[in-house]
Amino acid sequence: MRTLFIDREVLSYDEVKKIADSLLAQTPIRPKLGIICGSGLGALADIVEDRTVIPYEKIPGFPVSTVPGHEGKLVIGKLKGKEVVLMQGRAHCYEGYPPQKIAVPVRTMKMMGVQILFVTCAAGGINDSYQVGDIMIIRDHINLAGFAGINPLVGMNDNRFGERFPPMSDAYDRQIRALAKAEAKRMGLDPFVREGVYSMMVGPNFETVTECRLLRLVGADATGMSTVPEVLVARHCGMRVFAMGLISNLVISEYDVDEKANHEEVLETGQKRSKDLQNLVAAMVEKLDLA
Ligand SMILES: O=P(O)(O)O[C@H]1O[C@H](CO)[C@@H](O)[C@H]1O
Ligand SMILES: Nc1nc2[nH]cnc2c(=O)[nH]1
Repeated sequence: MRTLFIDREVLSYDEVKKIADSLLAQTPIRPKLGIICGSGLGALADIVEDRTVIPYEKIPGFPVSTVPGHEGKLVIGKLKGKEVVLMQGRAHCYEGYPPQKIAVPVRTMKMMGVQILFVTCAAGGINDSYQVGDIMIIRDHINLAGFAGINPLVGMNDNRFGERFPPMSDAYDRQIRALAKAEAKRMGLDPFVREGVYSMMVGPNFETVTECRLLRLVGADATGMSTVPEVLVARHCGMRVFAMGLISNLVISEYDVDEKANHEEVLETGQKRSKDLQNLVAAMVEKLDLA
């Protein structure tokens, strides 16, 4: 039973509300937009102004990031004049956190007033036509971890967070994806902006050759170890979601070759593309209608 129902890790509605209230008490900002920065993508926080920065260790109940490339800070401020809360780094299941723990920051953002969540990640390119440095707008996902019962929505459902059986066929907001494509085109980024399907394995190991081939067969364009739990929680609590993955490396799908996936390459690619990602996110936020 314990493997699926890790109830002690599920913070109650009142507990999450307490975290949200304590964060709001530390800033005059009332964020409507949340942004999660993936591996090596924390520089997105540099474009946030009038900021209050709170390390995750100082937020009781928050999972703390333990991986290089994830600073582990909550940045609350303004981006293009819009009030935002940005997670500079995330926690992953492979760090030993039950998926229910990964729900905490997302639900906290919701209770702070966030309506739209932008999720970013680094991902290995599976699609043959992808190149390192491409930006993949996520159209849909395959929750492979979910096939093994690893899903943040497992456990007793509190209807105040969301419904017991949330649909996921429209997980990635069509209008915001269209905005991303239009802005990318306007900025001349379209040659390396793609739209595709993200698959999540728990990690922390990178895929075997045969696993990569399997992922390609089932329709995945890129693979990673995050994003899906956050998107499930955000959709469960009624947020609109936009997500994009930076293709930080290409998966190894040939046997007996010398190249290997590695986290250093993932972080390097993040650095190289950080300006483009900042510009794209800033342009989107400027146009976003946040009531
Ligand atoms: O998904 P993010 O956190 O961006 O990072 C991706 O990159 C790391 C592996 O290099 C893993 O954490 C994987 O999930
Ligand atoms: N699973 C997985 N996660 C990644 N994150 C960045 N690159 C990769 C990859 O190739 N595979």
